[in-house]
Amino acid sequence: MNEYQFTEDFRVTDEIKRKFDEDGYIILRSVLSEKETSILTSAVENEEGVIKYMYGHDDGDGRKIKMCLWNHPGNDVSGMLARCEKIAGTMEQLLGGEVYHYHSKLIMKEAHTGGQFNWHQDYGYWYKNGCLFPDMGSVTIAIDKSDRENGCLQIIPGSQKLGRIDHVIIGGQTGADMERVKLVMEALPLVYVTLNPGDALYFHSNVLHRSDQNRSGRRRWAIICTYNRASNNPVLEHHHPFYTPMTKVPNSAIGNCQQLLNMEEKDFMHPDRDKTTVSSLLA
Ligand SMILES: O=C(O)CCC(=O)C(=O)O
Ligand SMILES: [Fe+2]
Repeated sequence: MNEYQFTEDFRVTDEIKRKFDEDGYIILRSVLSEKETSILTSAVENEEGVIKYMYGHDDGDGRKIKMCLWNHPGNDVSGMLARCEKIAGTMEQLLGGEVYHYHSKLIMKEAHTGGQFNWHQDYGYWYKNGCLFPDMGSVTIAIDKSDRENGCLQIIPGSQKLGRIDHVIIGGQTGADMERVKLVMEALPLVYVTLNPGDALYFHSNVLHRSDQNRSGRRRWAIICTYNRASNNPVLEHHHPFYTPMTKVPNSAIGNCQQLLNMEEKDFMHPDRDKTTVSSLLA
């Protein structure tokens, strides 16, 4: 299993790095304490916070994908989360060098109505953004319990080794070429990533993943913090940042942060204003 219990002296050992390189992911249980999870939850639920910038679209199958996305971490609680050692520093060790914040988002899969994500690799999109190398990765931090009933993430361990698969438009979303994915699924296993609030999944940008609609009565919200290696500065201008040095903060900064919310520095995505296609905004 690629699962570890977070403790304050956690570090990425050679064995953990080997697991990440082999399978493309690790899970860190309770990376946030109960107190940190509850501060973060009140920050993202606050009506003056990130949800002011929520946008959504149909998932191609009758339900809605809702999210908010911001390019810069900022100095409030969600900024401390994205810049702290246990999230950003751990990703740095897993990716093997300095990283910067590429964006963060809140995925809001509401009870009964939350939409599905088709099979994709995040690098399927980021390639088109001018990131030449797939030296990129994301950390999904569960706000709510996430399981098969409420549409948890599904991943194909080891699929990062396939390289980038062709991505095509399927039902309004850009997704991986399903003929290829079907062949991949005959060869590789499928893992349902079940998370409790405060658990985190660290995954490589070429790991194939998807998630089902939320047919349950329980909401499934999660924050996804995404990083790019400093050495992989995009060669095209697009809707996410070029290399921007990121000041990391100690883990205690989440609990000690004096600003629950500060939306000034985050640079939110506005699909109407930005005129980028919705499918490219998914990542
Ligand atoms: O959290 C999910 O269900 C999937 C989100 C995702 O893969 C993405 O936003 O790229
Ligand atoms: Fe994704």
